[in-house]
Amino acid sequence: MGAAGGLAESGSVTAPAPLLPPAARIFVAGHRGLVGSALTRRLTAEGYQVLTRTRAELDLRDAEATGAYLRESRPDAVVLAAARVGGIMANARHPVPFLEDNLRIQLSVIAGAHAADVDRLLFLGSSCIYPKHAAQPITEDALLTGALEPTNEPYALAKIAGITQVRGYRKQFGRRYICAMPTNLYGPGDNFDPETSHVLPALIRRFHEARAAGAPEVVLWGSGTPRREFLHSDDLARACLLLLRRYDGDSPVNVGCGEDLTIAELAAEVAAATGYTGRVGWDTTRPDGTPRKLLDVSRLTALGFAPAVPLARGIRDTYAWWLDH
Ligand SMILES: NC(=O)C1=CN([C@@H]2O[C@H](COP(=O)(O)OP(=O)(O)OC[C@H]3O[C@@H](n4cnc5c(N)ncnc54)[C@H](OP(=O)(O)O)[C@@H]3O)[C@@H](O)[C@H]2O)C=CC1
Ligand SMILES: C[C@H]1O[C@H](OP(=O)(O)OP(=O)(O)OC[C@H]2O[C@@H](n3cnc4c(=O)[nH]c(N)nc43)[C@H](O)[C@@H]2O)[C@@H](O)[C@@H](O)C1=O
Repeated sequence: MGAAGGLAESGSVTAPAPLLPPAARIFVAGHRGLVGSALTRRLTAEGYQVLTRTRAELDLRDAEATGAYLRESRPDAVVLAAARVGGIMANARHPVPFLEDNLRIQLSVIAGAHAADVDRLLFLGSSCIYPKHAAQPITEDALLTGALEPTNEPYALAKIAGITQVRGYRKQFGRRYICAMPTNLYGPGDNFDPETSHVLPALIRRFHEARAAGAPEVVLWGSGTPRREFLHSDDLARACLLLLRRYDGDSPVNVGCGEDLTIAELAAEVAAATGYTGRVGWDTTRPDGTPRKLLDVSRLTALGFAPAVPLARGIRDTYAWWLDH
Protein backbone atom coordinates (compact mmCIF):
# COMPACT_ATOMS: atom_id res chain seq x y z
CA MET A 1 0.00 0.00 0.00
CA GLY A 2 1.20 3.48 -0.78
CA ALA A 3 4.85 4.23 -1.47
CA ALA A 4 6.32 5.21 1.85
CA GLY A 5 10.04 4.70 2.44
CA GLY A 6 11.09 1.50 4.21
CA LEU A 7 13.75 -1.18 4.68
CA ALA A 8 14.83 -2.73 1.38
CA GLU A 9 15.68 -6.49 1.20
CA SER A 10 19.41 -5.71 1.29
CA GLY A 11 18.86 -4.04 4.66
CA SER A 12 19.52 -0.52 3.33
CA VAL A 13 16.95 2.18 4.00
CA THR A 14 14.99 3.20 0.88
CA ALA A 15 14.23 6.85 0.23
CA PRO A 16 10.56 7.85 0.54
CA ALA A 17 8.81 8.03 -2.82
CA PRO A 18 8.58 11.57 -4.21
CA LEU A 19 5.32 13.27 -3.32
CA LEU A 20 4.64 13.66 -7.05
CA PRO A 21 6.76 11.61 -9.45
CA PRO A 22 7.94 13.39 -12.62
CA ALA A 23 5.51 12.72 -15.51
CA ALA A 24 2.93 11.39 -13.01
CA ARG A 25 -0.49 10.40 -14.33
CA ILE A 26 -3.00 12.66 -12.58
CA PHE A 27 -6.79 12.32 -12.67
CA VAL A 28 -8.30 15.81 -12.53
CA ALA A 29 -11.92 15.35 -11.46
CA GLY A 30 -13.89 18.34 -12.79
CA HIS A 31 -11.43 19.22 -15.58
CA ARG A 32 -13.96 21.39 -17.44
CA GLY A 33 -14.61 23.72 -14.51
CA LEU A 34 -12.90 26.98 -13.54
CA VAL A 35 -10.33 25.25 -11.34
CA GLY A 36 -10.06 21.94 -13.19
CA SER A 37 -9.38 23.64 -16.53
CA ALA A 38 -6.67 25.87 -15.02
CA LEU A 39 -5.09 22.84 -13.35
CA THR A 40 -5.22 20.83 -16.56
CA ARG A 41 -3.42 23.65 -18.41
CA ARG A 42 -0.76 23.91 -15.71
CA LEU A 43 -0.16 20.20 -15.19
CA THR A 44 0.05 19.56 -18.94
CA ALA A 45 2.52 22.44 -19.37
CA GLU A 46 4.66 20.91 -16.59
CA GLY A 47 4.85 17.52 -18.32
CA TYR A 48 2.28 15.57 -16.31
CA GLN A 49 -0.24 13.29 -18.00
CA VAL A 50 -3.74 14.48 -17.14
CA LEU A 51 -6.53 11.90 -17.11
CA THR A 52 -10.08 13.22 -17.54
CA ARG A 53 -13.68 12.08 -17.68
CA THR A 54 -16.63 14.29 -18.57
CA ARG A 55 -19.71 14.18 -16.40
CA ALA A 56 -21.53 12.38 -19.26
CA GLU A 57 -18.84 9.68 -19.24
CA LEU A 58 -18.63 9.39 -15.44
CA ASP A 59 -21.04 10.86 -12.90
CA LEU A 60 -18.80 11.17 -9.87
CA ARG A 61 -21.77 10.79 -7.52
CA ASP A 62 -21.88 7.17 -8.68
CA ALA A 63 -19.48 5.45 -6.27
CA GLU A 64 -19.45 2.13 -8.11
CA ALA A 65 -18.66 3.65 -11.52
CA THR A 66 -16.09 6.03 -10.01
CA GLY A 67 -14.39 3.20 -8.11
CA ALA A 68 -14.27 1.08 -11.28
CA TYR A 69 -12.77 3.95 -13.28
CA LEU A 70 -10.06 4.57 -10.68
CA ARG A 71 -9.19 0.86 -10.42
CA GLU A 72 -8.90 0.59 -14.21
CA SER A 73 -6.98 3.83 -14.81
CA ARG A 74 -4.74 3.61 -11.66
CA PRO A 75 -3.58 7.25 -11.61
CA ASP A 76 -0.54 8.22 -9.52
CA ALA A 77 -2.53 11.11 -8.08
CA VAL A 78 -6.06 12.53 -8.00
CA VAL A 79 -7.10 16.16 -7.75
CA LEU A 80 -10.71 16.51 -6.61
CA ALA A 81 -11.88 19.73 -8.33
CA ALA A 82 -15.38 18.46 -9.14
CA ALA A 83 -18.14 19.80 -6.95
CA ARG A 84 -21.52 21.46 -6.91
CA VAL A 85 -20.35 25.10 -6.85
CA GLY A 86 -22.14 28.45 -6.99
CA GLY A 87 -22.48 31.94 -5.63
CA ILE A 88 -24.38 33.13 -2.61
CA MET A 89 -27.90 32.84 -4.11
CA ALA A 90 -27.31 29.43 -5.70
CA ASN A 91 -26.15 28.15 -2.32
CA ALA A 92 -29.00 29.75 -0.41
CA ARG A 93 -31.68 28.43 -2.78
CA HIS A 94 -30.40 24.88 -3.29
CA PRO A 95 -29.25 23.54 0.06
CA VAL A 96 -29.97 19.91 -0.84
CA PRO A 97 -27.69 19.43 -3.89
CA PHE A 98 -24.99 21.62 -2.34
CA LEU A 99 -24.90 19.19 0.58
CA GLU A 100 -25.72 15.89 -1.08
CA ASP A 101 -23.90 16.15 -4.42
CA ASN A 102 -20.74 17.23 -2.68
CA LEU A 103 -20.91 14.52 -0.04
CA ARG A 104 -21.54 11.90 -2.71
CA ILE A 105 -18.75 13.11 -5.01
CA GLN A 106 -16.30 13.17 -2.10
CA LEU A 107 -17.30 9.70 -0.90
CA SER A 108 -16.95 8.26 -4.42
CA VAL A 109 -13.66 9.89 -5.30
CA ILE A 110 -11.76 9.78 -2.01
CA ALA A 111 -12.84 6.26 -0.99
CA GLY A 112 -12.45 5.12 -4.63
CA ALA A 113 -8.90 6.48 -4.77
CA HIS A 114 -7.98 4.60 -1.60
CA ALA A 115 -9.55 1.36 -2.87
CA ALA A 116 -7.60 1.75 -6.14
CA ASP A 117 -4.38 2.22 -4.13
CA VAL A 118 -3.88 5.80 -5.33
CA ASP A 119 -1.03 7.18 -3.24
CA ARG A 120 -1.66 10.91 -3.54
CA LEU A 121 -4.84 13.02 -3.53
CA LEU A 122 -5.58 16.72 -3.25
CA PHE A 123 -9.06 17.68 -2.05
CA LEU A 124 -10.28 21.22 -2.70
CA GLY A 125 -12.41 22.73 0.03
CA SER A 126 -13.29 26.39 0.38
CA SER A 127 -12.73 29.33 2.72
CA CYS A 128 -16.44 29.10 3.65
CA ILE A 129 -15.61 26.14 5.95
CA TYR A 130 -14.48 28.67 8.56
CA PRO A 131 -16.82 30.26 11.13
CA LYS A 132 -18.79 33.29 9.95
CA HIS A 133 -17.13 35.50 12.54
CA ALA A 134 -13.63 33.98 12.55
CA ALA A 135 -10.76 36.29 13.54
CA GLN A 136 -9.12 37.84 10.47
CA PRO A 137 -6.98 36.85 8.69
CA ILE A 138 -8.37 33.34 9.11
CA THR A 139 -5.85 30.67 10.08
CA GLU A 140 -6.33 26.98 9.35
CA ASP A 141 -6.79 26.43 13.10
CA ALA A 142 -10.13 28.33 13.01
CA LEU A 143 -11.83 25.21 11.58
CA LEU A 144 -14.75 24.06 13.77
CA THR A 145 -14.40 26.87 16.29
CA GLY A 146 -17.75 28.60 15.63
CA ALA A 147 -21.04 28.79 13.75
CA LEU A 148 -21.01 28.86 9.93
CA GLU A 149 -22.48 31.44 7.55
CA PRO A 150 -26.12 30.27 7.03
CA THR A 151 -26.27 30.97 3.26
CA ASN A 152 -23.66 28.30 2.57
CA GLU A 153 -23.82 26.02 5.60
CA PRO A 154 -24.79 22.86 3.63
CA TYR A 155 -21.89 23.34 1.19
CA ALA A 156 -19.50 24.15 4.03
CA LEU A 157 -20.57 21.11 6.05
CA ALA A 158 -20.01 18.85 3.03
CA LYS A 159 -16.52 20.34 2.60
CA ILE A 160 -15.78 19.87 6.32
CA ALA A 161 -16.84 16.22 5.96
CA GLY A 162 -14.38 15.95 3.05
CA ILE A 163 -11.56 17.26 5.23
CA THR A 164 -12.45 14.76 7.95
CA GLN A 165 -12.53 11.98 5.36
CA VAL A 166 -9.08 12.90 4.02
CA ARG A 167 -7.67 13.06 7.55
CA GLY A 168 -9.21 9.67 8.27
CA TYR A 169 -7.45 8.06 5.32
CA ARG A 170 -4.20 9.64 6.45
CA LYS A 171 -4.57 8.43 10.03
CA GLN A 172 -6.05 4.98 9.47
CA PHE A 173 -4.30 3.97 6.23
CA GLY A 174 -1.24 6.22 5.98
CA ARG A 175 -2.47 7.79 2.75
CA ARG A 176 -0.64 10.88 1.53
CA TYR A 177 -3.90 12.75 0.94
CA ILE A 178 -4.09 16.53 1.54
CA CYS A 179 -6.58 19.41 1.56
CA ALA A 180 -6.37 22.94 0.14
CA MET A 181 -8.82 25.68 1.18
CA PRO A 182 -9.02 28.30 -1.58
CA THR A 183 -10.42 31.78 -1.20
CA ASN A 184 -12.95 33.16 -3.76
CA LEU A 185 -11.66 32.30 -7.24
CA TYR A 186 -12.19 33.74 -10.71
CA GLY A 187 -10.75 33.43 -14.20
CA PRO A 188 -11.40 32.08 -17.69
CA GLY A 189 -14.07 29.38 -17.81
CA ASP A 190 -15.97 30.78 -14.83
CA ASN A 191 -19.78 30.68 -14.58
CA PHE A 192 -21.25 34.03 -15.72
CA ASP A 193 -24.91 33.24 -15.07
CA PRO A 194 -26.41 36.31 -13.33
CA GLU A 195 -28.35 34.32 -10.72
CA THR A 196 -26.02 31.42 -9.89
CA SER A 197 -22.50 32.80 -10.39
CA HIS A 198 -20.06 34.26 -7.89
CA VAL A 199 -19.77 38.03 -7.58
CA LEU A 200 -16.82 38.75 -9.87
CA PRO A 201 -18.14 37.16 -13.08
CA ALA A 202 -21.63 38.45 -12.22
CA LEU A 203 -20.30 42.02 -12.06
CA ILE A 204 -18.39 41.67 -15.34
CA ARG A 205 -21.61 40.67 -17.04
CA ARG A 206 -23.84 43.23 -15.33
CA PHE A 207 -21.51 46.17 -16.11
CA HIS A 208 -20.85 45.02 -19.67
CA GLU A 209 -24.56 44.66 -20.41
CA ALA A 210 -25.37 48.03 -18.77
CA ARG A 211 -22.72 49.80 -20.83
CA ALA A 212 -23.94 48.12 -24.03
CA ALA A 213 -27.55 49.14 -23.25
CA GLY A 214 -26.63 52.66 -22.08
CA ALA A 215 -28.29 51.95 -18.72
CA PRO A 216 -27.82 54.73 -16.12
CA GLU A 217 -27.64 52.37 -13.11
CA VAL A 218 -26.51 48.86 -12.19
CA VAL A 219 -28.06 47.38 -9.06
CA LEU A 220 -25.84 44.94 -7.16
CA TRP A 221 -26.67 42.63 -4.27
CA GLY A 222 -26.36 43.36 -0.58
CA SER A 223 -24.81 46.45 0.99
CA GLY A 224 -21.44 46.50 -0.81
CA THR A 225 -19.63 46.43 2.55
CA PRO A 226 -18.63 42.72 2.81
CA ARG A 227 -14.94 42.12 2.20
CA ARG A 228 -13.66 39.34 -0.05
CA GLU A 229 -10.28 38.08 -1.23
CA PHE A 230 -9.95 37.05 -4.88
CA LEU A 231 -7.41 34.71 -6.47
CA HIS A 232 -7.02 34.01 -10.19
CA SER A 233 -7.52 30.35 -11.15
CA ASP A 234 -4.04 30.23 -12.75
CA ASP A 235 -2.53 31.20 -9.38
CA LEU A 236 -4.67 28.58 -7.65
CA ALA A 237 -3.39 25.96 -10.12
CA ARG A 238 0.22 26.91 -9.31
CA ALA A 239 -0.53 26.63 -5.60
CA CYS A 240 -2.13 23.20 -6.05
CA LEU A 241 0.90 21.91 -7.94
CA LEU A 242 3.21 23.27 -5.24
CA LEU A 243 1.19 21.47 -2.58
CA LEU A 244 1.18 18.22 -4.55
CA ARG A 245 4.95 18.42 -4.91
CA ARG A 246 5.90 19.65 -1.46
CA TYR A 247 3.17 19.22 1.15
CA ASP A 248 2.08 16.13 3.04
CA GLY A 249 0.49 17.33 6.27
CA ASP A 250 -2.71 16.72 8.21
CA SER A 251 -3.83 20.36 8.27
CA PRO A 252 -5.65 21.94 5.33
CA VAL A 253 -3.64 24.72 3.69
CA ASN A 254 -5.26 28.06 2.93
CA VAL A 255 -4.81 29.34 -0.63
CA GLY A 256 -5.27 33.05 -1.25
CA CYS A 257 -3.45 36.23 -2.17
CA GLY A 258 -3.47 37.75 1.34
CA GLU A 259 -5.39 40.90 0.38
CA ASP A 260 -9.09 41.72 0.39
CA LEU A 261 -11.38 44.57 -0.65
CA THR A 262 -15.04 45.52 -0.23
CA ILE A 263 -17.61 44.49 -2.82
CA ALA A 264 -18.12 48.21 -3.53
CA GLU A 265 -14.37 48.52 -4.26
CA LEU A 266 -14.53 45.43 -6.46
CA ALA A 267 -17.48 47.00 -8.32
CA ALA A 268 -15.36 50.08 -9.04
CA GLU A 269 -12.56 47.86 -10.42
CA VAL A 270 -14.93 45.91 -12.64
CA ALA A 271 -16.71 49.08 -13.83
CA ALA A 272 -13.32 50.50 -14.86
CA ALA A 273 -12.33 47.29 -16.69
CA THR A 274 -15.61 47.16 -18.61
CA GLY A 275 -15.84 50.91 -19.33
CA TYR A 276 -19.09 51.39 -17.35
CA THR A 277 -19.46 54.95 -16.02
CA GLY A 278 -23.04 54.96 -14.66
CA ARG A 279 -24.34 54.74 -11.08
CA VAL A 280 -24.13 51.70 -8.80
CA GLY A 281 -27.12 50.89 -6.57
CA TRP A 282 -27.48 48.23 -3.86
CA ASP A 283 -30.37 45.79 -3.38
CA THR A 284 -30.23 45.17 0.36
CA THR A 285 -32.96 42.54 0.18
CA ARG A 286 -30.20 40.25 -1.17
CA PRO A 287 -27.86 38.65 1.39
CA ASP A 288 -24.41 40.00 2.24
CA GLY A 289 -23.14 36.65 3.46
CA THR A 290 -20.00 36.52 5.56
CA PRO A 291 -18.88 40.06 6.55
CA ARG A 292 -15.21 39.32 5.87
CA LYS A 293 -13.25 36.34 4.57
CA LEU A 294 -9.52 37.02 4.39
CA LEU A 295 -7.27 33.97 4.64
CA ASP A 296 -4.02 33.76 6.54
CA VAL A 297 -1.76 32.33 3.85
CA SER A 298 1.46 32.10 5.84
CA ARG A 299 1.66 28.28 5.56
CA LEU A 300 1.42 28.45 1.78
CA THR A 301 3.82 31.39 1.60
CA ALA A 302 6.33 29.41 3.69
CA LEU A 303 6.23 26.69 1.02
CA GLY A 304 7.31 29.29 -1.56
CA PHE A 305 4.03 30.51 -3.09
CA ALA A 306 3.40 34.06 -4.27
CA PRO A 307 0.46 35.01 -6.50
CA ALA A 308 1.40 36.23 -9.99
CA VAL A 309 -1.84 37.76 -11.31
CA PRO A 310 -2.81 41.17 -9.87
CA LEU A 311 -6.56 41.67 -9.51
CA ALA A 312 -6.90 44.50 -12.08
CA ARG A 313 -5.11 42.45 -14.75
CA GLY A 314 -7.03 39.32 -13.83
CA ILE A 315 -10.35 41.13 -14.20
CA ARG A 316 -9.31 42.55 -17.60
CA ASP A 317 -8.18 39.13 -18.85
CA THR A 318 -11.33 37.40 -17.56
CA TYR A 319 -13.49 40.07 -19.23
CA ALA A 320 -11.59 39.56 -22.51
CA TRP A 321 -12.10 35.78 -22.21
CA TRP A 322 -15.84 36.22 -21.64
CA LEU A 323 -16.15 38.54 -24.65
CA ASP A 324 -14.45 35.87 -26.79
CA HIS A 325 -16.74 33.12 -25.55
N1 LIG B 1 -15.08 29.04 -7.65
C1 LIG B 1 -14.70 29.46 -6.47
O1 LIG B 1 -14.74 30.66 -6.15
C2 LIG B 1 -14.18 28.46 -5.48
C3 LIG B 1 -14.12 27.10 -5.73
N2 LIG B 1 -13.64 26.24 -4.77
C4 LIG B 1 -13.59 24.79 -4.98
O2 LIG B 1 -12.84 24.48 -6.13
C5 LIG B 1 -13.38 23.30 -6.76
C6 LIG B 1 -13.68 23.61 -8.21
O3 LIG B 1 -14.62 24.67 -8.29
P1 LIG B 1 -14.92 25.41 -9.66
O4 LIG B 1 -13.92 25.01 -10.68
O5 LIG B 1 -15.11 26.83 -9.33
O6 LIG B 1 -16.34 24.82 -10.03
P2 LIG B 1 -17.01 24.65 -11.48
O7 LIG B 1 -18.47 24.62 -11.26
O8 LIG B 1 -16.43 25.63 -12.43
O9 LIG B 1 -16.51 23.21 -11.93
C7 LIG B 1 -16.93 22.06 -11.27
C8 LIG B 1 -16.65 20.87 -12.14
O10 LIG B 1 -17.14 19.72 -11.48
C9 LIG B 1 -17.85 18.93 -12.41
N3 LIG B 1 -18.89 18.17 -11.74
C10 LIG B 1 -19.83 18.62 -10.88
N4 LIG B 1 -20.63 17.61 -10.51
C11 LIG B 1 -20.19 16.50 -11.14
C12 LIG B 1 -20.60 15.15 -11.16
N5 LIG B 1 -21.64 14.74 -10.45
N6 LIG B 1 -19.91 14.29 -11.93
C13 LIG B 1 -18.86 14.69 -12.67
N7 LIG B 1 -18.42 15.95 -12.69
C14 LIG B 1 -19.08 16.85 -11.94
C15 LIG B 1 -18.45 19.92 -13.38
O11 LIG B 1 -18.78 19.24 -14.56
P3 LIG B 1 -19.68 19.94 -15.72
O12 LIG B 1 -18.68 20.79 -16.46
O13 LIG B 1 -20.20 18.81 -16.51
O14 LIG B 1 -20.74 20.72 -14.98
C16 LIG B 1 -17.31 20.91 -13.52
O15 LIG B 1 -16.39 20.49 -14.48
C17 LIG B 1 -14.62 22.92 -5.95
O16 LIG B 1 -14.29 21.94 -5.03
C18 LIG B 1 -14.95 24.19 -5.23
O17 LIG B 1 -15.63 23.93 -4.04
C19 LIG B 1 -13.18 26.70 -3.57
C20 LIG B 1 -13.21 28.02 -3.28
C21 LIG B 1 -13.73 29.00 -4.20
C1 LIG C 1 -16.56 31.06 -2.90
C2 LIG C 1 -17.73 31.25 -1.96
O1 LIG C 1 -18.81 31.80 -2.68
C3 LIG C 1 -20.04 32.00 -1.97
O2 LIG C 1 -19.91 32.89 -0.93
P1 LIG C 1 -19.72 34.43 -1.16
O3 LIG C 1 -18.29 34.79 -1.04
O4 LIG C 1 -20.64 35.17 -0.27
O5 LIG C 1 -20.16 34.54 -2.68
P2 LIG C 1 -20.54 35.51 -3.85
O6 LIG C 1 -19.36 35.62 -4.73
O7 LIG C 1 -21.77 34.98 -4.47
O8 LIG C 1 -20.90 36.92 -3.18
C4 LIG C 1 -19.96 37.74 -2.57
C5 LIG C 1 -20.58 39.05 -2.16
O9 LIG C 1 -20.90 39.81 -3.35
C6 LIG C 1 -22.22 40.33 -3.25
N1 LIG C 1 -22.76 40.55 -4.60
C7 LIG C 1 -23.10 41.78 -5.09
N2 LIG C 1 -23.62 41.66 -6.31
C8 LIG C 1 -23.59 40.32 -6.61
C9 LIG C 1 -24.01 39.61 -7.76
O10 LIG C 1 -24.50 40.13 -8.74
N3 LIG C 1 -23.81 38.26 -7.70
C10 LIG C 1 -23.25 37.62 -6.62
N4 LIG C 1 -23.08 36.29 -6.65
N5 LIG C 1 -22.88 38.30 -5.51
C11 LIG C 1 -23.05 39.64 -5.52
C12 LIG C 1 -22.95 39.27 -2.44
O11 LIG C 1 -24.15 39.76 -1.88
C13 LIG C 1 -21.90 38.93 -1.37
O12 LIG C 1 -21.91 39.89 -0.35
C14 LIG C 1 -20.55 30.74 -1.43
O13 LIG C 1 -21.03 29.98 -2.45
C15 LIG C 1 -19.50 29.99 -0.66
O14 LIG C 1 -19.93 28.69 -0.48
C16 LIG C 1 -18.13 30.01 -1.25
O15 LIG C 1 -17.33 29.11 -1.08
